[in-house]
Amino acid sequence: MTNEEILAQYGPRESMEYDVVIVGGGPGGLATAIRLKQLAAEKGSDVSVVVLEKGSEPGAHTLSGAIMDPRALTELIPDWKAKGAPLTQPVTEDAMVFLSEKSGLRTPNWLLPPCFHNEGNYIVQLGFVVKWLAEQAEALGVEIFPGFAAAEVVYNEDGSVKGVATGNMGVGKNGEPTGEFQLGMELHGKYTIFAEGSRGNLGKQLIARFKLDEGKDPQTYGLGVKELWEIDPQRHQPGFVMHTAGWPMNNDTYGGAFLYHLDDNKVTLGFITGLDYSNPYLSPFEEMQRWKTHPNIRYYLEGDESKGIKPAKRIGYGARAITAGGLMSLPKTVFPGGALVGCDAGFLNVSRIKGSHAAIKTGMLAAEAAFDAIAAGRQGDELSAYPAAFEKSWLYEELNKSRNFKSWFKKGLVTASIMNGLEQFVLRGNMPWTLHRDKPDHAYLKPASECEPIQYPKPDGKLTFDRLSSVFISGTNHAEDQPAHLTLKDASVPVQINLAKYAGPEQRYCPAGVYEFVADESQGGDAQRLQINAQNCVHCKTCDIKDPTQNIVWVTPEGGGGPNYTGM
Ligand SMILES: Cc1cc2nc3c(=O)[nH]c(=O)nc-3n(C[C@H](O)[C@H](O)[C@H](O)COP(=O)(O)OP(=O)(O)OC[C@H]3O[C@@H](n4cnc5c(N)ncnc54)[C@H](O)[C@@H]3O)c2cc1C
Ligand code: SF4
Repeated sequence: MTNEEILAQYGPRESMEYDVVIVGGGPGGLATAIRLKQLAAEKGSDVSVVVLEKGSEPGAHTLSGAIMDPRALTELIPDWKAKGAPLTQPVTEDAMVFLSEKSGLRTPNWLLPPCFHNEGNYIVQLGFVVKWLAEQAEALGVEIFPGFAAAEVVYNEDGSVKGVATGNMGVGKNGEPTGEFQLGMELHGKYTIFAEGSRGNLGKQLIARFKLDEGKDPQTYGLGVKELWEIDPQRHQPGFVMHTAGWPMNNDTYGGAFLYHLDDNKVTLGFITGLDYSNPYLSPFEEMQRWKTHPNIRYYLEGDESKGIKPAKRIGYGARAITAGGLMSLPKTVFPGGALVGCDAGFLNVSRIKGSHAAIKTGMLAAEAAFDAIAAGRQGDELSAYPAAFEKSWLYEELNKSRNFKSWFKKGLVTASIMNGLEQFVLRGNMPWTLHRDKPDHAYLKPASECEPIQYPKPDGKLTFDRLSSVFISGTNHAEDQPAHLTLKDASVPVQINLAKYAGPEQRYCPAGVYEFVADESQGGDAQRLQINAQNCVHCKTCDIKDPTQNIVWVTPEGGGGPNYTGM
């Protein structure tokens, strides 16, 4: 049954009314909620606020680096330290290392541009920060519904956004309601704020419907594949931050890595691959595994019996897209009845690989605009005060300085290093020129016949791993009996185009092994078909971004499904 048929038979849906509905309980959504309640308390009024979060609890779907710039958090909750925020490990040292296959060259610190400096910042497990923000929001009276995915935008008759509807629960794989069927519910707001993070499912629909990206550069993304390790105390340098560029990426492919020493002998490490790569044989997951075998990285993870150093233990795995287009790709952030904040809009500063401070700041600005509008008796119109305040903010200034950063990488690592050095170090972000991009990431993929296959080393199960054992430790799960949330516009495209022309890139770019080409027994011979192991999906959104024909569409599965990250 289609959703329309279900609604015709079981509807209408029940609804709940709020002043502000927020979709997504990450840093952006929770900052919006907290700021709204703070303003109401300051003015002696009340504002009803609800946050929908598709993860089983706040933080369960959060995956980040992360080094956190506390500037926006301090504006939101000045006494965050006294309130026990989990920002406990200040950065003590920064290193930027250019890797060749066997060695690494550390850039002298005096040559590092300001965007690579992290004095005053903290190494955090963003999932824990999100959990703490959710506690602060609840203490102020925000209603948080974890395990509820907003599956659909609901519109007023005049076309403005009325709110959202949660997905139906208990629909079987075949689309028919089961014995546990429960119709979704509508949440209506005077304003609805979308804070779904990178490549938000509803945000994407709103951008298309209201043409919010008209006149902007196409958005561009990276895929971050990350692990959390517990290492031997002898190799642990709390607060030490290392970024690497170069190997294993070639000069033409954007990619870089991070390794941050948390407290408690933990390190968080990961590799970010620009999703504008062109070789369909590239596998971001395997690039990350290969990167760990570099002498500068394995040093922290391997044991050394002669020195009494124990091998490190991998305790977490996950992956997530980041929105990297910056100011040039930033869509209009408001539309009648709502706004986009954080990475749903694309506020991440790619030169600093930081977006959590931007998500908090933009959540606050949207909240201030919504609060004033509601206090003035308005609803359902455009919150134009929000983008106006953004343009006057420190965040705009910060993003403007790094507006060309990722675009330089389309000219190769060497040119990008020189030009970004010139822009960030010599000109301090005050460059008179602006670079533009003209096509989306998926359009950069070349036919396999024009590219070299890449041979990746086999995993050893100690330092390097396969996808399935990795997904296992992400705690990912989806109720089996539900319609696939990875939908195909045309079921013939994966074999006839993706496999035939691009050698099936989805089996390589998916970091969770969701897509597999297997023998098609119904056809016999060498025929193949695409098998979609949807239950493994870690919600990174890469397939929605990189599928060469944009045939794969990610839609929200039942709430509560997906990864169950702990402090990622
Ligand atoms: C590998 C990697 C490294 C990074 N490193 C850093 C770093 O060092 N420093 C830094 O500051 N930033 C870093 N970032 C970026 C940072 O994580 C993001 O900028 C930040 O998390 C954005 O916050 P957000 O609230 O906009 O979105 P998110 O944190 O993505 O939160 C969105 C929330 O919305 C929920 N959601 C989505 N859709 C729905 C729906 N339809 N219904 C209900 N809930 C929904 C999601 O489950 C999620 O909890 C990194 C990102 C990655 C991937
Ligand atoms: S199926 Fe898509 S969203 Fe899910 S893990 Fe794979 S690439 Fe990411």
